[in-house]
Amino acid sequence: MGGEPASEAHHVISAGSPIVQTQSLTMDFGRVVALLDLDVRIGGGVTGLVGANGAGKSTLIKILLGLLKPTSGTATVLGFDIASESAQIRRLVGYMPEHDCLPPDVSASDFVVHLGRMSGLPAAVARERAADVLRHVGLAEERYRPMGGYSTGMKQRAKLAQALVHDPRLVFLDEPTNGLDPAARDDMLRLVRRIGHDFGIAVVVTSHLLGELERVSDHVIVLDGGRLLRASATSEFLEGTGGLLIEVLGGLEDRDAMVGALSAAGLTCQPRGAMIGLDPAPQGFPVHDLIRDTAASLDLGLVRIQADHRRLEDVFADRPDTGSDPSDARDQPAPRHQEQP
Ligand SMILES: Nc1ncnc2c1ncn2[C@@H]1O[C@H](COP(=O)(O)OP(=O)(O)OP(=O)(O)O)[C@@H](O)[C@H]1O
Repeated sequence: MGGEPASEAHHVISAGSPIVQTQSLTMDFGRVVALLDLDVRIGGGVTGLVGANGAGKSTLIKILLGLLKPTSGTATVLGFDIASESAQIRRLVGYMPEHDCLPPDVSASDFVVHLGRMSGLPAAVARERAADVLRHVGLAEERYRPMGGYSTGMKQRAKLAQALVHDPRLVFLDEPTNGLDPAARDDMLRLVRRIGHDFGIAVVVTSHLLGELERVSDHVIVLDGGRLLRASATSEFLEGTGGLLIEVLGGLEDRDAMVGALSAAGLTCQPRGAMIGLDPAPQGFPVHDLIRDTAASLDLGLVRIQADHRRLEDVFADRPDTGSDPSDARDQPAPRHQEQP
C-alpha cells in the first residue's frame, strides 16, 4: 500500500515490460522449501496464481512485497528491485492478504480512509477515494458499521477496498474467494475481472480452486511444491479436446437414459454433473446428427451441445512425477504438494 501516483514507475516500465519477474527465487524455511528456483514472468491483465495449500503462493507474494527476504534469487516488481526498492514497490502495489486482518470495532469507511492516509493521500483525497473504492466493491450503507459484524463476503470486500484505495498499478489478491458461498464467490470473481479489465490495474490473484481462476484470468501460473509447473495464457490451458458436452432437459434419469442410448449407438460417454461428457468420435462420424436423433427418439429436449475443454486440473495430471487422478469437479482443490524433508 502506498500513496504516490502511479507515474513514478512510468519511466521504469515500458509497454511489454514484465510487471513481475523472478529469477531463481528460493525460500527455504528450514523444515520446508516453500519456493525452489522459481523463474516467472507476469504481464498485465489478470494472472491467476494457482496451487494447493502450501504450494508457495502466499510466500511468493510476501517476497514480492518485501515482507519476506528470499533465501536466494532476485525479482523485480514494476521494474523495481525487491531487495533494494521495496518502498517504491509498496507505493505502487495493493495487497489483499489471505487472512482476516480487520479491526472489529472500526467501520470499513474509517479503515479504508485511514489506510489511504497511511499511504500518503491528503485527508480529503483519502475520503473521496475510500468512498469510491467502497462503492466499487459493493459496500453501501454497511460501510459505516463496525467490521466485526460483517459477513465473510463483506470482510473480503473491505480488504479488497483497502488494497485499491491508493490507486495502485498492481494488486496482489491472496485467496479473495476464501470462505465465500458460491454466489458471493461469483460476485468476487466478477469484481476481480473488473479490476483487471475496466480499471486497468494488473492483478495477481491466488486460489487453490482451479476452476475459478480459469474463469477470470488471462494468464495462469501453476505452482506445485514451490516449483513452477506451468505458465501460459488461460486459453492455452483450455484447448479443445475434440470431445463434446451435452445437456438434455429433465432430471438425472433423463440424462442417464441419454447416456445409455448414446452408448448403445457406439459412442463413449459418461455423466459429468448434470451434463454428459462425450469422448471424441472417429473422424467423419456424424456425431451431431446422432445426438439430435437420439434425443428425439427419447423425446428429450436438447439444451446444448458444446465443445468440451481441457480443464486446468489436467495440468496436474500431466506432470511427470504424478500418478494423480484428475477429478471431474471443476472446483476441485489442486493436489497438495509433498513437503521437502
Ligand atoms: N514463516 C514460515 N515459516 C515456516 N514455514 C512457512 C512459513 N510460511 C510458510 N511456510 C511454509 O511454506 C509452505 C508454503 O506456504 P504458503 O503459505 O506460501 O503456501 P500457499 O500456496 O500460499 O498456501 P496457503 O493458501 O495454504 O497459504 C508451506 O509448507 C508453509 O507451511
